[in-house]
Amino acid sequence: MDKPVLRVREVTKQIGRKQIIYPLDLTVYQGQVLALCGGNGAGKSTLLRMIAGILQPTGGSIEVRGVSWKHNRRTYAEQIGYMPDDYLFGQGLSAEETLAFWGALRKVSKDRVRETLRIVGLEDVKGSAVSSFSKGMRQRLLFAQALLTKPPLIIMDEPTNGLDPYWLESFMALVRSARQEGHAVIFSTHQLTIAEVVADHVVFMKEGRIMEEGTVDSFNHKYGSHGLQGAFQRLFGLHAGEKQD
Ligand SMILES: Nc1ncnc2c1ncn2[C@@H]1O[C@H](COP(=O)(O)OP(=O)(O)OP(=O)(O)O)[C@@H](O)[C@H]1O
Repeated sequence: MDKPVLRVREVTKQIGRKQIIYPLDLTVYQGQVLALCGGNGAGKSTLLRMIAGILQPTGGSIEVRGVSWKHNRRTYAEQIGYMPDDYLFGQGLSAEETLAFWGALRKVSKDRVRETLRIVGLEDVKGSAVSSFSKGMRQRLLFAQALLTKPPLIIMDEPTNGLDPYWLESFMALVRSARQEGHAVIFSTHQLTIAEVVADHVVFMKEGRIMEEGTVDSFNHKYGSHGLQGAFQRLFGLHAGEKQD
């Protein structure tokens, strides 16, 4: 696990007069799962959108497998799969049509489209209109979209929002198998228990800065058995065990 897939160096983001991200460094290695935690407005989505190439940093550099978006957008885009926190799906399209559309844009075979629908458990409803889907089903379709090309880097913004306990478990299993296959994964979450179970490295952000980071073990060592809760409590002033969002 020592080959860097994502390198973020001194990245900043300013929108208007507001500094949203202060100079920030981050590395995610092949086969590593990194969880971005923090309260509302910490800058997690902004950082993930910059890594996904949707927002441009004001300063600093972002490279995926040595390629920067600035210098080679197409190759950069081929290295990543991005699951946004929300998405307005085209009205009337079925799950399969939606995924096939994304697949066609990225030259993915129809077999892979079907395989991905199966992986995220939407095979039985592939002909149903996405507009009839629950939040959890839409999340799974967005997740499928991010997995389609088996990209080296998978970026997910709040991927577990709206998932029921069954799909939470499945999601964690999928992330573990992505890690085993050598993908690098970075995702944001408000659910510390998810980070605790699935992440190799946890980063806490607050007001556009990284406040603390390390392995779950290192947090447990520092804060006791509920390490991430303890860190959250110290950073955000909540009592351990309280709802974080
Ligand atoms: N386009 C924008 N214009 C002005 N401010 C913005 C813009 N986008 C984000 N912000 C501000 O940047 C800060 C970080 O927002 P961001 O959505 O990245 O946080 P977050 O950690 O993902 O929050 P949440 O957990 O609530 O999703 C917030 O204060 C937000 O209001």
